[in-house]
This record gives sequence, structure tokens and C-alpha cells, in this order.
Amino acid sequence: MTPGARVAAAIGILDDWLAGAPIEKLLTTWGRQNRFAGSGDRAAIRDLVFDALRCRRSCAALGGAETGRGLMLGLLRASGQDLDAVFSGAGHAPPPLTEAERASPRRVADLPEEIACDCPDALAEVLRDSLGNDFRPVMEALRHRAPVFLRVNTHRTSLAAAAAALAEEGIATRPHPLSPTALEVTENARRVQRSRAYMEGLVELQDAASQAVADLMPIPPEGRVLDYCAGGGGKTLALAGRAKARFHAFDAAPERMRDLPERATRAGVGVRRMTRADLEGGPPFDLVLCDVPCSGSGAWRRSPEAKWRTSPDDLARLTATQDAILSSAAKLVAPGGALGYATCSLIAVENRARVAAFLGREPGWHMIDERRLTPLDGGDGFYAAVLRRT
Ligand SMILES: C[S@@+](CC[C@H](N)C(=O)[O-])C[C@H]1O[C@@H](n2cnc3c(N)ncnc32)[C@H](O)[C@@H]1O
Repeated sequence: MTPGARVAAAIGILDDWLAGAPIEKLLTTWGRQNRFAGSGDRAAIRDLVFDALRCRRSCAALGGAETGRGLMLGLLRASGQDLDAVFSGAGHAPPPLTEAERASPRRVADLPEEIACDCPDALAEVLRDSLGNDFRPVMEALRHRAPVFLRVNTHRTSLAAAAAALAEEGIATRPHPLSPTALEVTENARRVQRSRAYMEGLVELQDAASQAVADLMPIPPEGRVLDYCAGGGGKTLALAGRAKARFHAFDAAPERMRDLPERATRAGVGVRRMTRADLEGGPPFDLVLCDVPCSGSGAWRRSPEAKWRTSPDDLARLTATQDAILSSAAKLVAPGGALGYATCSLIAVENRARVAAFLGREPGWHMIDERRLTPLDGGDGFYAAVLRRT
């Protein structure tokens, strides 16, 4: 496909997204309906779409309209590309620029602050309150692609040996200060999932801040550990890779854990999936981690759709769920045991405020550790706290 044809495809997908369709579904449908497009074309179109979504407000302002065409025009204008070469009208390329489009603003720096930093209107106030002086730099960081990180399975290998195995396959990495198990991929990230190191379980794809959250959890040697919101098991495996203990995983939507046994086998660790009945009848745990559902605002670089589709009502529903999860999970912790709370959110009401509310309503707990990370630390934004039962 020509660059113009790729842009035309991205315009169509963005128009459907603006009409309310979910982005992953649109990209999959486009791939199915355009089987002539190779993997390079599909990846390039995906990049264009995600780049425009991250910067929706500024792209629309620079493109003169909040349409697929306006967003792509704004995106290409912001990166200084030759618009007439892409919007040529030749072949499958989009039609040439109109006079009005030529007259749109040219530089992101000339736009008002909240538009220039692509802050969603609906959450602007809570983001400003939560981030304080970091508001502008964090929102700016969220306008760009996230780095690719790997977690080295230190159960199987060392950081240096994993980096050497990846380098043999042309994948360049470097250690990252957020976690002793983290490698940042600096070249050929798209090769990772086909690499021997990945397939043999030496490394997993996992954000470095997510690894830092697992690092904060006090794993009792030989004790019983429960990942209470296990999902695909990213945190479960990060915990199990770190220490010898008996690891268990639970999720209110058990189907989310379906790949966990295969991933655990690849990593060479044991994880037992639990049902609600197992939890109700079983002995307590020495550590229970609640990696709760949240706005995902710390991960908006990877999932930019959520940046524009999360409302204050969604936040209210999420905080109620977070409170309920903390209260249920606390009942599963043994005396003297620990309760971990984690979100990939930058919004204070989902973070420290939830822990404070829990400590206010449940006697016999105190906080022993806490960490707040933003994309300025290099990885996704995360919040984690560890509470001890007295
Ligand atoms: C942020 S995701 C977990 C991600 C996962 N820990 C990881 O690292 O890959 C939150 C998970 O909580 C689960 N969940 C939602 N409500 C729950 C509840 N009341 N009890 C337990 N899990 C719940 C969701 O199904 C979802 O899989």
C-alpha cells in the first residue's frame, strides 16, 4: 500500500471509532476485509490510528475537524510531513487539501494547554488535582508511544543471559531502573514474541512499572500467596518468578485466567487457579494482592481509547468496585499477613483515597509501604500500597 492508501485506511477506521465502535474490533475487521494488506501495512495503519488517538484533541485542532480526515491531517501536520504528497487524490490516497484545511493552526505549541497536552475534558479536573505540578509533563508523556519492556524470569535465567539470548536474535535491550527484572527493548521489539528467549519462557512482555508493583509485595517464604484479581496472570507470574511460595490465582471472570496454566508452565512456576468456593472454604493467605479494575489512566499510552471514553460516572462505579474488592480480599488474609492494593491509575480517588477509606472502615490494619509511579519514571503510571493485618 502507498503511504496515501494507508492514511485513507486509517481515516475510515477513525471515522468508525468516532461513531462509537471499539478500536480493536475495527482494526480486526479492517484486516479481515482487506486481506491483500500485508503485516507491514496492518502494523503501519495500527500505528497511525493509535498515534492519532493518543493525540485526539491536538490532531483535531491541527486538522481543522474532529473527523478521521481531520485527525490524520493533524497528525501528519504535527510531525511536519508533506501533506500534499499524502493527500494527493491519486490512486487510493485521500483527496487534496481544501483551502479551509490549509488555514488550520500549524503547531501544537500554539494551542490552549489542555488541547495541546491532549487532556480529556471529562477528567481534566481530577487529573489536575491528582498530578499537581506533574500534570503537564505527565499528560505530555501520555501523548507518545510507550516503550516495550520485558520481565526476565529470574527463576530460569539472569538479566545478562536473557539480554545476550535476545541480542543473538537481533533484539537489543538495556536494564531499566524501575525493576531489577526489567529490560527495555531498544531495537526490534516486534520480533520479541517469535524469539527463542520468549518462547522458552526466559522473558515475558510486562511493563517495568507493573514489575515494580510486584517487587513491592512482601512474599512470605514458603507462604500462601493469592493474586485476587489475576486476569491474564501478569502479576501472578511476576510474583511467582521472584520467590518460592505457594501461588494461587482468582478472578471474578475466571475465563480471563484461561491462558495462565500455559504461561505458568512456560515460566516453570506452579500456580493454582481458585474458584470462589475454594476461597470460601480454604485456609487464609499470607499475602493477597488486589490489582483492581481501574480507569487505566496510567496506561493510556498503550490503550488511548480509554482516555476519551472514561467518564466521571465510570470513575464512581470503579471506586465502588475497588472498595468492595478490598473488603472481600481482606477477609482472606491471615493474622499478621499482608494485603496489596494496586492500580494502573494516575487518579488519586482510585489510589490513596481508596486505601484511606479502607483503613477508615476496617480496624486492625495499617499501611507499611506505598509507591506512586507515573510515565515520568519510564513505565506506565501505577499506584501500589501494602497493608499489614495486626
Ligand atoms: C487490572 S485487571 C488485572 C490484571 C492482572 N492482574 C495482570 O497483571 O495481568 C483487574 C481484574 O480484576 C477482575 N475483577 C473485577 N472485579 C472483581 C472482583 N469483584 N473480584 C475479583 N476480581 C475482579 C477483572 O476480571 C480483571 O481481570
